[in-house]
Amino acid sequence: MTSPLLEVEGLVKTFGGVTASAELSFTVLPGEVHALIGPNGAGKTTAVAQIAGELRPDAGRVLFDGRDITALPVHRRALLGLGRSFQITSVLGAFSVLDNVALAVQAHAGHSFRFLGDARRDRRLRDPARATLARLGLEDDAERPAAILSHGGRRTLELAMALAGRPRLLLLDEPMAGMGAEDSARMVEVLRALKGEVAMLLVEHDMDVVFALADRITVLDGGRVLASGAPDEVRADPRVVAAYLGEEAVA
Ligand SMILES: Nc1ncnc2c1ncn2[C@@H]1O[C@H](COP(=O)(O)OP(=O)(O)OP(=O)(O)O)[C@@H](O)[C@H]1O
Repeated sequence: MTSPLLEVEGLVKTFGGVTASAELSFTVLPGEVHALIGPNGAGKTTAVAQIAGELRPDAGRVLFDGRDITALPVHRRALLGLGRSFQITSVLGAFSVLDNVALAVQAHAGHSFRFLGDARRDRRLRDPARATLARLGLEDDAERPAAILSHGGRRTLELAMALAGRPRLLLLDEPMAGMGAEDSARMVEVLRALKGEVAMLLVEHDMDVVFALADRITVLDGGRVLASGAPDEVRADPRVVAAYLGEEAVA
C-alpha cells in the first residue's frame, strides 16, 4: 500500500466554546487530489491552517512524508514540500509577473540560492519561473506588472508562485473564490493538468469543481470526519446527503 504523504492525526482545536477540530484524522496520498468539504463552520479552514502551520493544534499531530511537523513553523514546512499561496512570498504589484515567480523560486530554493544571483537576472531562477508560467498559460503576461492582472490572473500567479517551490502537496483553500465562470473554468483545467504530479488538498464549496477534480473526498461536520472516500461513495452516503449535499446530490 502507498504510504500517505500527509497524515492528520486526532487534531483538536477549540476557540472559546467552539470546537473547530474535534479529533480530526484523515490522510492525503502522494499525487492525489483530496477535497475537504462540509457546511459553513465545519472546520475546513481551521484544518488547513493547522496543516500549513499557521495555527497550533491543542492536541494531535500532523505528519508529512512520515515526519512529525506539528511543531515546525510555516517556512520550514514549505521547504519540506508543503506549498501554499502567500506562504513565503506574496505578489509584488510593481514587479513583473516573471519577476514575482523568479523571486518565489529563489525563496523556496533554500540556502543554496538565497544569497546567490539576482532574481531579476539569474537564468537559474528565471528559466524555471518561465516554464511554470508557460504551464499555467500566463506566459503572455510574463513581462507585465503583476498589478495589472485580472483577479483570475492574479490567483493563477499565486498558484505559479506556490508551484515554483516544487511542492509535493499544495494546500488550496477556495482557489476559485471571487472568480467569474470563465476564470473558474480555466483554473479547473490548470489544476486538472497538475493532477498526479503534485498532491492537492482542496477546500472548495462548488461541488461541480470538487467532483471534476477530486480523487477522494473527506466531508467534515462539526470539526470531525463525517465520511471519506471516492467521490461516488461520498455522493451516495446517506449521512452526507442528509447533512450537507441535499437533494441535488441524489437527483
Ligand atoms: N479565530 C477564530 N476565533 C474564534 N472562532 C473561530 C476562529 N476561527 C474559526 N472559528 C470557528 O471555528 C469553526 C470552524 O471554522 P472554519 O473557518 O474552520 O470553518 P470552515 O469549514 O472553513 O467554514 P467556511 O466554509 O464558512 O469557510 C466556526 O464555528 C468558526 O466560527
